Amino acid sequence: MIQVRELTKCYGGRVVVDGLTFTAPPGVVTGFLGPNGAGKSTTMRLIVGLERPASGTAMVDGVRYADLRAPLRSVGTMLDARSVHPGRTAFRHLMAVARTHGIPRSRVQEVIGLAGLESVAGRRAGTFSLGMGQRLGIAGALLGDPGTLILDEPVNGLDPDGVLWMRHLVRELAAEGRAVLLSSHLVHELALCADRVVVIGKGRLLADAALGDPALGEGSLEDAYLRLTAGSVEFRSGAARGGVR
Ligand SMILES: Nc1ncnc2c1ncn2[C@@H]1O[C@H](COP(=O)(O)OP(=O)(O)OP(=O)(O)O)[C@@H](O)[C@H]1O
Repeated sequence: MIQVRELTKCYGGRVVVDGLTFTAPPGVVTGFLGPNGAGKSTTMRLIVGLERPASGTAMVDGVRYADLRAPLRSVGTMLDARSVHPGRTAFRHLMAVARTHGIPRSRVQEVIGLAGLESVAGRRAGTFSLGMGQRLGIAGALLGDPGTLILDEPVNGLDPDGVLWMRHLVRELAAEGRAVLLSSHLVHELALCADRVVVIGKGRLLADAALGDPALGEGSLEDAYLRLTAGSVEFRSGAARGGVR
């Protein structure tokens, strides 16, 4: 379970996460939504201790990430699928991560199977396509069989088979009682795989509700998202502002 309380982060005096409070409970897929630059990745990085907050707290199972004794066994993360040594094979990469936690080779083989990477496990990660890299990132997140998963744009780059696989995977992970926090710009996809959504804009909480909750208003999740974020979009194209001329 993830508990974020009054979390604030500034870069160069600019507030990018602003008093954010939400929970990603166990047994639930929590979709994390917001326009470009809203602070989603920064929040995820704060949760796993890659950034220090100006104030507030972020806990996993009631413990700060830095204080977790075996972090991979508590929380699996995929924040940037490209953060893999390009010269290492997928298998060797996963083995190197597994060794830090005494995770056996058999579990490495298991997650390679879960991610559908058997046929390319011996290939160097640097030769992987975007989607293959995403699958490797998921395999790494699952290594420690964690109770909490934090996935930043996991569907990015996946082909339609991969999108379907990811949808089923996150549903299954939640059904097993895990807390899944998943960011995506694909609102339609989140409507299919999330139980609830946390929507942020300019670092602030705009909504925290179960899908179908009247708090999200009438219409689809996309309608709700567009309504909620209307005042928080920083990068709007000329066409969206009303024509290209
Ligand atoms: N290391 C950094 N130094 C300075 N500013 C940063 C840094 N990392 C992020 N930011 C800024 O913080 C804000 C939030 O960025 P963040 O990546 O968290 O947003 P996001 O919601 O994940 O966006 P996107 O959907 O585009 O990935 C942005 O304005 C970004 O430019």
